[in-house]
Amino acid sequence: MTNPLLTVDGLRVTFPVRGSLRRNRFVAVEGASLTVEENEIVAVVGESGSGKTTVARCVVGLQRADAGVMTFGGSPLPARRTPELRRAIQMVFQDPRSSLNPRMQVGAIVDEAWCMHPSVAPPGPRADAIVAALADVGLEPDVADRYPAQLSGGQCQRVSLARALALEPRLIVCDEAVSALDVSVQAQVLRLLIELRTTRRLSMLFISHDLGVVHQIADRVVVMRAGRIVEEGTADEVFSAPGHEYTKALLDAALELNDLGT
Ligand SMILES: Nc1ncnc2c1ncn2[C@@H]1O[C@H](COP(=O)(O)OP(=O)(O)OP(=O)(O)O)[C@@H](O)[C@H]1O
Repeated sequence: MTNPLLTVDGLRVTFPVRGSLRRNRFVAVEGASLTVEENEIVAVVGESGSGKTTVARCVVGLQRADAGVMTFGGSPLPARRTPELRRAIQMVFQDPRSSLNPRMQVGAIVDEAWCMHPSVAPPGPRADAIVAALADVGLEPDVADRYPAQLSGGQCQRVSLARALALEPRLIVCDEAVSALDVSVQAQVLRLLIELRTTRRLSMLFISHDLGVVHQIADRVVVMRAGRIVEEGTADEVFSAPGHEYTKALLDAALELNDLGT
């Protein structure tokens, strides 16, 4: 493949160390480089604290990098994002409930996205468009009149997705987007993401600590450890013949967890 939608090259992110008199900085991400091709799902895996979310936040523009260059659709990604870039790169977070405004009905949540980005808002009355946006993620029309607290975790995550998709993004960054869901609901949302990739020709950067989930969804896998990328390959390569000791340890740990669950 030679059609990168997103490139990240030499990303470095540091944070101030709390209470440090010498203004020391902690290096959260160091020299991270990756690409996401058009219509590709790339997973970033690694244990807690390895820097996955920090990379995701840089891509979406929520976190400034100390160094590194990112491009999107062939053009440099500026630290200060244009509305068009904010629309084209959408993020879906781990906790579906806390990422939705509890005081807004679902229909208003989707509608608000269009108010913020009128360039992709449907013409005319929105009610039908809202029902269609909900149907795209497998939700019934009556969900439009409910509040997030009246929905299950899986339904809330579908609403987050509907809001993101309403903006016709080119890239969706999923940060542990199915981690908070029950296993059966997880599988449904994963199936939906895989389907949307095909129907919407979406690209995804899929952040997860769960190798089982990653195996189901990713075309390629990037493995992070202590802020650095230690291995990268197709999902088949990484899962069947991991090259790095750390990846092997992650896979062994995942297998042990599986065994405990059976
Ligand atoms: N705003 C911040 N201020 C200070 N340190 C931070 C900040 N955000 C992240 N860090 C630190 O940077 C490191 C990487 O964090 P990050 O959240 O990117 O890891 P992660 O791999 O996504 O972990 P998890 O799976 O637990 O979310 C961690 O040590 C974290 O404590």
